[in-house]
Amino acid sequence: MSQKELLKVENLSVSFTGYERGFRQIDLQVIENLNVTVKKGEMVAVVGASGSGKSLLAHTLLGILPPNSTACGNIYFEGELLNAQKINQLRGKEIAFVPQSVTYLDPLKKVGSQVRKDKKVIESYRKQQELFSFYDLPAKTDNLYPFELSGGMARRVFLSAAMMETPKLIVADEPTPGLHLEAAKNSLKHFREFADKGGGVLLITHDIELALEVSDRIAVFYAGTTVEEAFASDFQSENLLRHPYTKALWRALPQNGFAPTPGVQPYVKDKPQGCVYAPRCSVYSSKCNSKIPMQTIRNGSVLCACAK
Ligand SMILES: Nc1ncnc2c1ncn2[C@@H]1O[C@H](COP(=O)(O)OP(=O)(O)OP(=O)(O)O)[C@@H](O)[C@H]1O
Ligand code: NI
Repeated sequence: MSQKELLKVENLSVSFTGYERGFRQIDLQVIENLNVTVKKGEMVAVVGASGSGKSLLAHTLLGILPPNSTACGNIYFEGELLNAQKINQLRGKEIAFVPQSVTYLDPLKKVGSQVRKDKKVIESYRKQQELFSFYDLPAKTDNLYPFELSGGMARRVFLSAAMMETPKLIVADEPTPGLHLEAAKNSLKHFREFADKGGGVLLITHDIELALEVSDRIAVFYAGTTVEEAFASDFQSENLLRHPYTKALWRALPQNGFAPTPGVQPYVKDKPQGCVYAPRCSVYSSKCNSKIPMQTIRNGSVLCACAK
């Protein structure tokens, strides 16, 4: 592992135990062979369809997966292989989380004390006030309950909470919905500045256009796996991209014609044997039916037997 790698997720799999027709126990493998790396000073955006495993990756990194789930694979942080205990130590300190849902706040506790994590020392009050003013949150926000926050305020409260300690990595799950464009750009700018100072950011987002403006690299998820890790600059031209799904995302961007791709991502139980994208792929061939190895092309990685 290179010295500069802050986070390396290697062959992550996550499965859930459920019950079919109420009594037969089944294991649903929702994430399989997922890989992503964030270097120091880098902002990596994770994009992909709804249900492709983006939030589960974040929850694995924070050690907050539900009890009926099992995660396998290797997660390295600053070169050290993490276990559950180490993840718990890092959470909220060296690894900060900006969650997707406002329900992460305790509805019965005032916002200020949640951001301060109940610390009653002057230093915590001072830092919290500084952060609230930095994120343009009115001073009274301190005394509000979560239900009194607008969607945009809640996101900025999450950002403040993430910055209370001095994290090395920020994992942000959809930090921009509910913000108007300017505020969304501003919060991404804060992440960019954090990365420029040597931190790492893993930004989960549906907004590829915004992600391209601020990120260094883009990890593309599909049906629970990483199909491509590309440079943001590769999105300047379809030919620089490696995977047919990434190319389809590129064609769906407004500046490239908004072209829709027919078909839908397969449900966990209906995933095909070989390439997960095969049923929708325009360059499908028989070699896509066997196991596909990850390849490196033009310094990016791709999970496609036909990629050039
Ligand atoms: N508690 C659970 N039990 C069973 N399956 C789950 C559970 N949580 C998530 N999943 C499944 O895992 C898959 C990935 O979910 P995840 O929330 O990571 O998607 P996502 O990429 O974050 O989607 P979105 O863009 O909508 O937030 C989905 O197919 C989902 O149905
Ligand atoms: Ni999600």
